[in-house]
Amino acid sequence: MSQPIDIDIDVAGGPARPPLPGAPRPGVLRRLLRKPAAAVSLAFVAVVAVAGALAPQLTANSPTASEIANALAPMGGNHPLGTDGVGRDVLAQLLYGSRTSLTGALIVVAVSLLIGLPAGVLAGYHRGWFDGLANWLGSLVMALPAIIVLLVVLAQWGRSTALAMTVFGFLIAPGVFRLVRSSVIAVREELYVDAARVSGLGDARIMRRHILPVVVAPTVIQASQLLGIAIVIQAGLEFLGLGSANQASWGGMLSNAFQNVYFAPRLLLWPALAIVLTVTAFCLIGNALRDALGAADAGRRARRRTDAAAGPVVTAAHDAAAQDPPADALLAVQDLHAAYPRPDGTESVVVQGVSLTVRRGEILGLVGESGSGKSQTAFSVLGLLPPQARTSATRLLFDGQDLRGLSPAAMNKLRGRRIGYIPQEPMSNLDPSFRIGAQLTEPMRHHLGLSRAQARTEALRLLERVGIADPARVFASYPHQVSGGMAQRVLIAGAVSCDPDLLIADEPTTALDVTVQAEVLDLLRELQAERRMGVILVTHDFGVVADLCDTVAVMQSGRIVETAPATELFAAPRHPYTRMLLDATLEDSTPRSARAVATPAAPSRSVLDLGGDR
Ligand SMILES: Nc1ncnc2c1ncn2[C@@H]1O[C@H](COP(=O)(O)OP(=O)(O)OP(=O)(O)O)[C@@H](O)[C@H]1O
Repeated sequence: MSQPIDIDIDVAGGPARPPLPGAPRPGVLRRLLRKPAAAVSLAFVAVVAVAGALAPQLTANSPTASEIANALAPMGGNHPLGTDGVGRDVLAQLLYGSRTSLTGALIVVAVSLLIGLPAGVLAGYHRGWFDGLANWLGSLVMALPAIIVLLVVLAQWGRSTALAMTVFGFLIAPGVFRLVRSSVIAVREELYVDAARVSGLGDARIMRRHILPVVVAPTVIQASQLLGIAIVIQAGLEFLGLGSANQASWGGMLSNAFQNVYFAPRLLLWPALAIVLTVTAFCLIGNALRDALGAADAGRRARRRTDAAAGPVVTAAHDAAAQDPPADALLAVQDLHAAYPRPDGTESVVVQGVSLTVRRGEILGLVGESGSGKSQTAFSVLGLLPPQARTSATRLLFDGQDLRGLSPAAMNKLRGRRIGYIPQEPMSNLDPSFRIGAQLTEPMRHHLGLSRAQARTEALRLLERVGIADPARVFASYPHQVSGGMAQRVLIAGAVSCDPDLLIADEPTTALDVTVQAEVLDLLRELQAERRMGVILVTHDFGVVADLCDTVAVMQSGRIVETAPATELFAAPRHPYTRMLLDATLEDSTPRSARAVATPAAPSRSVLDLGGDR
């Protein structure tokens, strides 16, 4: 067994660690306030909002009452900023106008978010017909001439700032929709979202926990910029006389000022200043938010690139056959096919007639060159191929249950609970926005119905079991605060947390350095023996196969070319391509012929006849 190892924790935030991406946390506001431009802008907007809210207390004058006899009065006395062309108090109009402007801007943002946010999340996450329809409707709305629509609506239902802003919010919603949709599409491709699906979490929970937090940042940034745009549009409408007649507004003040521009040009100053400063403040806040939240995202992308660079090596390859599943099979797959449609109408077949069997307590190694279809086979069993994939099988039985006709909800119940999955890239499969403890306990609470406290106790026990020396500390850490080997241990703990019968491990050690690889393989072997799980171990590494597997299936170009007990395959590989693979990759690896685990009856071997020499 591997020794407990030290944790690579950098709680204080070491130099190499990127900041956390995702939703704004308390730190974001603090980071925002550290930027002078953002701090001043926030303060200015706060002053405008307070001035609008306290307008009745700040001035005794009415913004709409006109004293014709006192028109264009200079600044001073009862009218600190003077009066306009019809004798209305300028200060009162400015104060009450800020109410109108801010309320109108909030209406625009609220309406556009109410429509664009849920539609973008659903379309980006589910794609399919809803995505097509929502995109089509969005394009249609964007093609409408906004000013004509506004004129028609206001002509029909009367002049109203609130109505105009509601309609404008609707017209601008496709912009929000597109932003949210593209953010969701980007994040749904993240491996940690696949990992959440694999652990059996439902769509609603995945959206709430993993998708929405990532969408919040760009949406908040866009909302702050929309506030500025809405103030300009609203002022424009008021200027044209399309706002409410008996309501003070900055646009209305501008309109009156233009009519008297030769007699009292100073009247232009106040509404122009109010509009320009407020819009600038919202823009600066938006920019500062982008910097505060966007830097984190860049950090995550950099990490993903680093992880991707640690991909598998390509080896040699080959061909062969299937066999009827035995009666005691835990998993029986027969004649599995998977294909993707190409734009020219043809299909790219990635899995071709794969048949394999895994018994309880057996480790099946699925080996082959990169791109040979190992992961696609594993994902077919997990029911996690992308929606456009076309799959078929004459048999897909898990513990006697036919997986082929299972609903997504029924498959969700199996995944994570009875079928565990260990992914290839540990860091990418943990959501950087959540602490490790939360990610470990969630599937246990969901599948096993454990309380928060029970799940925590169990998670700590599991972390200890997978060789983590300080479980409490790792439990409270974010993924970026632990090393790759530690993250892989966490994922292994998560995969076995609900005591699955079948474990699918997709290149579980590829992204790790050699010493950590050995420890993780030891751990996998121990856990498999303890729990008598059936395991499919996807790997390109015959050394790993020799170390762990009872049976080996060699894949090439989507087909299994040879299946045999590991000892036999290493002693006498029959397929020429298997021999080539072994020659190319095996160096002094000894099959674990004397494994402590009770090995089930060895399967008969099969070789796909490609006419190669035997
Ligand atoms: N969404 C997809 N659309 C079309 N082809 C795909 C898609 N996903 C995977 N493929 C193709 O399926 C083939 C098999 O891929 P798969 O990931 O199963 O290979 P693999 O043997 O697991 O390789 P690796 O060891 O590199 O992970 C590859 O040629 C790949 O390009």
